[in-house]
Amino acid sequence: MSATFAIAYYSTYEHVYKLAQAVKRGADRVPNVDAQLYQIPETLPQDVLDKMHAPPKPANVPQFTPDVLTKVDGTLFGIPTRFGMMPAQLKAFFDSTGGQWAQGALRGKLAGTFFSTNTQHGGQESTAYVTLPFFAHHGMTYVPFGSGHPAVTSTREVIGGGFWGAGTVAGGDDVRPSPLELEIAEAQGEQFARAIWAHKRGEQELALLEKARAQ
Ligand SMILES: Cc1cc2nc3c(=O)[nH]c(=O)nc-3n(C[C@H](O)[C@H](O)[C@H](O)COP(=O)(O)O)c2cc1C
Repeated sequence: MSATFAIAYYSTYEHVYKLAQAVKRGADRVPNVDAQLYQIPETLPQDVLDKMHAPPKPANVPQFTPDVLTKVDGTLFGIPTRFGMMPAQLKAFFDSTGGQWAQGALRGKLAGTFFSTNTQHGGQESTAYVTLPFFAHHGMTYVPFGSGHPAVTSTREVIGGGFWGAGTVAGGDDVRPSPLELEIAEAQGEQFARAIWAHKRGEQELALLEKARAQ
């Protein structure tokens, strides 16, 4: 058996991209779980991105589509906060999944979140909350990170992330994500990959038991 794990992120200045890469490193520790990075499609015109001094997007990361979301066993969404909530790019993606909703195509699939804000209290938790109605309406199973790394409950260093998922406090310089924030993102990647595997295996065993009972 093998399972599939999408790491679907949106990133303007590459902080979330770097977290996404760390999530993949953690996921790759789990055998038979195939984790792939995907970019949530951009909605801003190039001239606006130029004014924002946004670097070019990585050419080797494919675009995330509703079809990919439907195909994979679970998805971790990497989300840079905008005014305490998700960016429009993510909402535009979510709003393109009406067909999946009508068919119940995402029911039972696993979903989780990780974040980036500029400041320590810039809204990572409120960004998590605003994703929950999407998961609820689709019947997806939200998998929080909990205290999946000891640093989540430590006060020794300013770090992004928490019980809702890994994160970075991006700030205005190039030192973030910090090594600890990357380590936490790896831990979330591994934890989510294990959850995907366990969920898929459990569903398969249940199907066999149901078949045996029906005979
Ligand atoms: C329009 C806009 C709104 C933003 N709102 C917030 C905010 O509410 N809180 C915050 O801490 N940072 C905010 N930021 C900063 C971004 O969250 C930060 O640049 C981003 O997380 C960096 O991730 P990236 O490098 O992957 O793009 C905002 C940025 C933009 C462009």
